[in-house]
Amino acid sequence: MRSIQKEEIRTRSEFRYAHHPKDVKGYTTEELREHFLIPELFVKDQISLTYTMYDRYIPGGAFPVSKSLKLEAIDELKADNFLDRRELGVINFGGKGKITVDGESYEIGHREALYVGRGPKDVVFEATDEQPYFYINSAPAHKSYPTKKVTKKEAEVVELGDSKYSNKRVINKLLVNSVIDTCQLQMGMTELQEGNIWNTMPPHTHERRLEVYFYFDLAEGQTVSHFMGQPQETRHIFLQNHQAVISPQWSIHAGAGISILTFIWGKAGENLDYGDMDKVSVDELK
Ligand SMILES: O=C[C@H](O)[C@@H](O)CC(=O)C(=O)O
Ligand SMILES: [Zn+2]
Repeated sequence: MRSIQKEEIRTRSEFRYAHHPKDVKGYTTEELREHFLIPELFVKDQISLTYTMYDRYIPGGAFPVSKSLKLEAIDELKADNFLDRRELGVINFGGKGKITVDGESYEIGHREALYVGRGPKDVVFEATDEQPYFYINSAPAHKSYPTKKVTKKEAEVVELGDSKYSNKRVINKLLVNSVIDTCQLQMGMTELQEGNIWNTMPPHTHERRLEVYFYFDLAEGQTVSHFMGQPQETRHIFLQNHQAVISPQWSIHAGAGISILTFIWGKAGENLDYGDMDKVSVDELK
């Protein structure tokens, strides 16, 4: 694993390989965390990115506090501009902020999203008098679709689960193909309802795409146990507030939070069908 630190352009990036499930079987807790956990995405006045070999997906965070931050092309891209061959999704889980795309500014408030298609050369993140937390995901794109802001009102909202099973939650599909055009990116936000602890349970896999979960809204000092692995060979990773975890195509991705939580999911791959999942019945889990 290597890490490139570019102080002058305020963009940090880290590279992650993809894995064979047979190898992951032998990983220690420390190795699981080293390969799949993304511990720090919000560093003051920096953009922090992780380039993964899973569908060349890039999860990250832009955290402009006292400076505006330009999305720079990282070395892994071998491109002049970050979006020359990529699309970008942003969900702000902090206060109101501003994103300027080739001179056009978008005010992005709490729990609002912005899609930026392939092509724009300049994407700049800024704070307003409030402090935004811009969670970002990017995937390769073959075509340029229009940049568009999406609020929770415009999202496709689905209620899932039941308090009886401690898994009652609201899925806000923000950047999905029923709401906007994208090449392969899909992003949204799932809010656990008071008293409910399980997300994405019953779980699923989707060999057609990777997924990354980013957990927030956890109470101070609390944790979520994120379950991963093939359904018959599961492992868990404890995450803290504002941490992300990479879910390989062959892996379930589910969590049990000790406090109420919200998470942002982002995925990309073979098709744009949100519902293309291989569901796993809970009594089959090992
Ligand atoms: O592929 C879809 C994603 O894993 C999530 O949208 C599932 C989710 O938010 C949930 O069940 O709580
Ligand atoms: Zn999923």
